[in-house]
Amino acid sequence: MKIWVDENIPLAETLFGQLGDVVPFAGRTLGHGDVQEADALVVRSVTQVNASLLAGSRVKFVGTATIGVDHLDLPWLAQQGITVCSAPGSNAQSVAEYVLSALAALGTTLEDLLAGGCVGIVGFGNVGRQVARCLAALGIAYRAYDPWMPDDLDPNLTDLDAVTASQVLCCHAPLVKDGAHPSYHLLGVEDLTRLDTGGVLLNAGRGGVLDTEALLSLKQQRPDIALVMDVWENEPAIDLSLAQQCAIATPHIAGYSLDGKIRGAVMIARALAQQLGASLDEAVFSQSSAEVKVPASGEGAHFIRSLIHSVYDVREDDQRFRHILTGDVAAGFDRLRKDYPVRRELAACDFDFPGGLSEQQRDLLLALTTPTANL
Ligand SMILES: NC(=O)C1=CN([C@@H]2O[C@H](COP(=O)(O)OP(=O)(O)OC[C@H]3O[C@@H](n4cnc5c(N)ncnc54)[C@H](O)[C@@H]3O)[C@@H](O)[C@H]2O)C=CC1
Ligand SMILES: O=C(O)C(=O)[C@H](O)COP(=O)(O)O
Repeated sequence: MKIWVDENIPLAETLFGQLGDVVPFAGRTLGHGDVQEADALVVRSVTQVNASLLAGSRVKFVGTATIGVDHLDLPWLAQQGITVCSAPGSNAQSVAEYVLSALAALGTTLEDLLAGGCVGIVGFGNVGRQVARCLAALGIAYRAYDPWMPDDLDPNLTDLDAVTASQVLCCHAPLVKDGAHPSYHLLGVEDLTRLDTGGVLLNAGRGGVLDTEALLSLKQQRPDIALVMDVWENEPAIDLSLAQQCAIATPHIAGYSLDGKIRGAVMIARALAQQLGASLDEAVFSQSSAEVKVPASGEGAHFIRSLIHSVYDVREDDQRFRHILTGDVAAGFDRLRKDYPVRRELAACDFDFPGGLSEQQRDLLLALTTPTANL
């Protein structure tokens, strides 16, 4: 059994090595000729899996250790009888922590939200709902748009116009190009100018959900709006002028916590084991928790900011990203993703509060760290 596994998937040998011979590959450049010996293929979002890649091959299983599936030609794979599985929810908490980190990094955004501002969420799946849970834990209001979700799922579900008229707009929709509710270029300038004065537009879904030209026009018409972009059209050859106009710009790493990546890999290894009728030693992938010291910093927004940025500070990713904008951007984009530092999720941390914790701070910590994405 030969299992081709993207080189950016952690614990590949430990997990998939239990099921067969692991062959690592570079996801962006994998071609038809490379996979002829493969029985199973385990990819990330950078590999387009379709007839051009797999026609005539003996691959019978395709797993993507990601939430998004827009890089897979699902109808063609189904037609070929190839088993497909993905990793729903695996890195949703990581994306939610990216959102919190960005909101805490932008001027007085966090204070304004705590004082009664509202976050609009587009796409209310695992990520959108996890963002909402985190906001609710902080006492921040949200409203959400998702055309496929039943209205009675959450009283905060509403229409797109109401959601875009928020202080912060977070986009967590998948890239869908057909069907009743396509998301490609979903939000135009007219929608986005509904954002409150001094508002924030954050995209951590897929680049194609927002139109680059519309974003550039928006910045001309509404320079007060801060852009936070993790995903881009035409990755890794992204639009430089858009990147330069962002308050926070990152190379598609919102979901890159180690915990989220491992969860994704484990989900695929389990699915492959099931297909093969094999068993998987699950003891091998547990990670020890990270020690995190949180400097004493008062109540409310000060405490939240200090807590969140002690675990993950998105400004460090933004700084690294700025450095690659002056060189070969596409190569730099992928290099930053390949060499991404270890980042842990809140729930994977053992905290040390040298200044102690008030009851209110303890409750908040508990609400934010209660794990919701179980393996
Ligand atoms: N930046 C990053 O690192 C990451 C990005 N993602 C992206 O985020 C997307 C969402 O992730 P999950 O919430 O876990 O997926 P999910 O599949 O759980 O939920 C997606 C939700 O979007 C909704 N949706 C579909 N079409 C829509 C439209 N036209 N307008 C608004 N909502 C629409 C669906 O009904 C569904 O509820 C993924 O598909 C992926 O593209 C996911 C993980 C990491
Ligand atoms: O899970 C998803 O969906 C994502 O967007 C991934 O976190 C992105 O990572 P790569 O698959 O591109 O490494």
